[in-house]
Amino acid sequence: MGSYHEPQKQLPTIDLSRISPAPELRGTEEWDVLCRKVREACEEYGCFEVVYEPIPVELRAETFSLIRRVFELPAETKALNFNPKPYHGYTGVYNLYESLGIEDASNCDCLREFAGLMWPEHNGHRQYFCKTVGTMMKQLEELWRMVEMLILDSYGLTKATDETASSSIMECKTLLRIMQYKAPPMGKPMSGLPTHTDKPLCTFLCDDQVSALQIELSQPPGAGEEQFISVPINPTSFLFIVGDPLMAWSNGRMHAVKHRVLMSGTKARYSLGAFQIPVEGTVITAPEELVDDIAGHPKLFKDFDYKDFINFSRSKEGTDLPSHRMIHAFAASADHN
Ligand SMILES: O=C(O)CCC(=O)C(=O)O
Ligand SMILES: [Fe+2]
Repeated sequence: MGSYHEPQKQLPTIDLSRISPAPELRGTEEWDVLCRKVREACEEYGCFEVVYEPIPVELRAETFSLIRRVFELPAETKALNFNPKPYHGYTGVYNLYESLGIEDASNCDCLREFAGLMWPEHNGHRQYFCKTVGTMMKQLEELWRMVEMLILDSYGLTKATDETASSSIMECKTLLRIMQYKAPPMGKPMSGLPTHTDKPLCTFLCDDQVSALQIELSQPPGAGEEQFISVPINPTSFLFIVGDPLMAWSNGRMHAVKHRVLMSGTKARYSLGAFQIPVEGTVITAPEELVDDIAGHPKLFKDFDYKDFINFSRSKEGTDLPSHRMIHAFAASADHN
């Protein structure tokens, strides 16, 4: 009491529970309000909390109990989750962090293959894993389609007559990553994941209620030290995060937010990320409607192949840079480097 605190800036929360499964709201005032909220959140914060009740808390709890079981397996078993694509397979243990990945995770065959490697002897576990995680992934893809449509409509990129709304920002597959962060020794705050911006198009994130995620609030240039805020994720919510390619697609309107995991306390943390990965051969290019030299929106990035960007982000030149600089070093237009 008696001391003044800056009011904590709150991340925007957007409830998308009502628009699932069919976007019958499209064209209504309510839809337009959601479009505006999503766009503002992506431009100002680079992320927002999505409330999404069609994924019940029970399904989330079951998914996290399965995730815990995966991490309890021996290291040799987890290492079978090999994928030559960057960020797609088992990472091993890095300090507090350990993670596994499942490519194309809404596809039952991919889930089955993963579960077969983890529990070759337990048909029951495998089936339960495919059913539970598969349901969650399908729902998250449904949610992504809604957010994608809201983004497209918010920039006026879909035609009012486009009843089927089949248009998309770009074709993607969902990469599921499951993550464990051990509690730090003596509970002293310690980095779980260093500050970065996401390299997938975008991410939906949730955790098992041990919160340790922090995001950087954007500040005007020259404002001094970066300021991070903690982001607890509610049990019926996901955090939507704009990645570097979505920022580039939007011609720099959206903000690829810097974030990190800072562990403290005595409990391990489990989190799950559903990352939208552009399919092989995708070239990231800003729609011409978002480029306008006269109105102050010159083209900020050259068109680039997503895979080349990922390879750059893993190269010596890329890894020598802070994560958020990589996309600028790789793809900035000559005038905007
Ligand atoms: O575990 C988390 O909460 C964050 C994970 C993350 O930022 C990432 O994998 O890109
Ligand atoms: Fe991230």
